[in-house]
Amino acid sequence: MSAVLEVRDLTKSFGGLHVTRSVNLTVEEGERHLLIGPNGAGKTTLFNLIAGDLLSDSGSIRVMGHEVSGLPTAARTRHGLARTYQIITLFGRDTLRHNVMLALMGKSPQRWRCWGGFGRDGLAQQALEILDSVGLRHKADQHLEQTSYGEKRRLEIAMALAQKPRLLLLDEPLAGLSAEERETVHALLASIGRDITIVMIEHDMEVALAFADRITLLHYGEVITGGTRQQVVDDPRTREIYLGH
Ligand SMILES: Nc1ncnc2c1ncn2[C@@H]1O[C@H](COP(=O)(O)OP(=O)(O)OP(=O)(O)O)[C@@H](O)[C@H]1O
Repeated sequence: MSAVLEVRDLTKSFGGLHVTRSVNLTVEEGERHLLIGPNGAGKTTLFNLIAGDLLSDSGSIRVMGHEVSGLPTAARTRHGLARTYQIITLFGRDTLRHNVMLALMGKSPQRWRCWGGFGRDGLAQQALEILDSVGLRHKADQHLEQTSYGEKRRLEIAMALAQKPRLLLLDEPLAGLSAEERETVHALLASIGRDITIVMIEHDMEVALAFADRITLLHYGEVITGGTRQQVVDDPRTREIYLGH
């Protein structure tokens, strides 16, 4: 196995607030890695730094062996990185199919000619296949506003998968879902092949623990402990800082 993600001595402050404190994190190929920590621990900030939505103050981020810490988001996508957000960021007035096509355009070398002839048809067909893979083909021409929250979450994951990532960052994919929707999204996540490495932030510990191979616990921007699921769950600091509260 080799590392798909290597974060070294990563730091970020907002004014005087140190939200990422010399963070080190290694995620191996195919791994399901869970980031946990209390509210405000810096989990989403770490995702933002890895994905390029924020720039770090110092430190290194390597994706598939490439240093990406100075690169814009689009360039990181080309190195195989995709993410979803804690708050859904889709185009509400557009159809599901069109949303996926927009995600595909981000990746496709045809993006400049996709609105004419073959390019557009090809993308539309690909979008249908992607919607099919997350059980939403029958809703392809529905406006996003008309779909349920759980369907939006599935669409968001489909859009990230459309970019054919090697590394997928999922920010609380189960947040706000009903028990039934959680099961559907959980099944979708479980169906993603090990050719895609996943780092996930999730507060639903039952699902998250079932999913994770390895866990990292953050607190006040610092890595407190990390290791296999069992090691981290058995670590008294996990109970004290996270599970017990
Ligand atoms: N753009 C920003 N400007 C200033 N402070 C910020 C900014 N973004 C995040 N913070 C602060 O950084 C800290 C870490 O926030 P972050 O959202 O990364 O935590 P989190 O672990 O993801 O929390 P949660 O579980 O509640 O989503 C918090 O104190 C937050 O208020």
